[in-house]
Amino acid sequence: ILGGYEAKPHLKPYMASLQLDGQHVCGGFLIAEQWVLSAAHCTEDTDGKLFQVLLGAHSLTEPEPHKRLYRVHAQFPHPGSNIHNNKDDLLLLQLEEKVELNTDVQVLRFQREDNDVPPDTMCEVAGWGTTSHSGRRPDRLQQVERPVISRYVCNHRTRHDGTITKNMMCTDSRRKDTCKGDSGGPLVCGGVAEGVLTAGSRVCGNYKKPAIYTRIAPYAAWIDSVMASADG
Ligand SMILES: O=C(O)c1[nH]c2ccc(F)cc2c1NC(=O)[C@H]1C[C@@H]1c1ccccc1
Repeated sequence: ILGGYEAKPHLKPYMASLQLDGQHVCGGFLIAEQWVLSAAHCTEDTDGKLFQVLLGAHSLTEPEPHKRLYRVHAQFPHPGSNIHNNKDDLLLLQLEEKVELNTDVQVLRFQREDNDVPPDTMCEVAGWGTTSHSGRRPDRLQQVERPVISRYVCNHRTRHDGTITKNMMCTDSRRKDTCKGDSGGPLVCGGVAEGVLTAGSRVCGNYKKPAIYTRIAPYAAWIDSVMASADG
C-alpha cells in the first residue's frame, strides 16, 4: 500500500496473508469458514506448491492472540485465468479445516448484485504489500481509501487502453495506491467486498495506471459452485 497508513489492529478480521515458506506472497480474504478468496496470478511462481494462509494477524511476525496459520487442502484458480492477461484473476483456497471464528477472524460478505460501483465511490483496500517505491515490506497491515474511477476513463488509450472488461473495475492510483504484495486483497465499499485486486505486474502510484480489480458479483455462481462441489 502506497500513501496509506497502519490499519487499526484486527479491525479487518477477514484479511488473509497467503504465504510460502513463511513468506507473505499475496493478500486474500475469508469468504466462508473454510474458504479464502484471492487472485489466480499469485500462484504463478509457486510451481504447484500450496500456500499456507495466515488469519487473525495484524503483524506478520509478532505473536497475537488469535493469529493462526492454516494449511490449504486445495486451490481452485478460475478456469479462465491465464498468465497473459488479467481475465478471471480469481483463486479459491479451501482450508484443511473450518477456521475458528472470533473477534480477529471473521468472514467478509461479497457483492452478489452485478451492478457497477458508481465512479467516485470511496472504497478501502488493505494489505501487507510494499509501502514505498524502494519496495519496503511492512510488518503490520496497512490500508488506504481510494475512489472508484469509471471503466470508460480506466480504458482510455493513455490508461489501460481498452483492456478493462465489464468484469473488472478500477480505482484512482494518484500517489495513494495498492502495490506488489497487496494483490488478492478485497476492495471494500460500504462494508462489502466488491473486488479482488488483480495480481498481474503493474506499476504503483502512477495516475496513468489505475489499480485493477476483478469484480466479484459476476463470479458469485462460480464461487458458490466450487464451494458446494468440493468435499466438506
Ligand atoms: O502482489 C502481486 O501482484 C503479485 N503477483 C504475483 C505473481 C506471481 C507471484 F509468484 C507472486 C506475485 C505477487 N506477489 C509478490 O510478488 C510478493 C512477493 C512480493 C511481496 C511484496 C510486498 C511484501 C511482501 C511480498
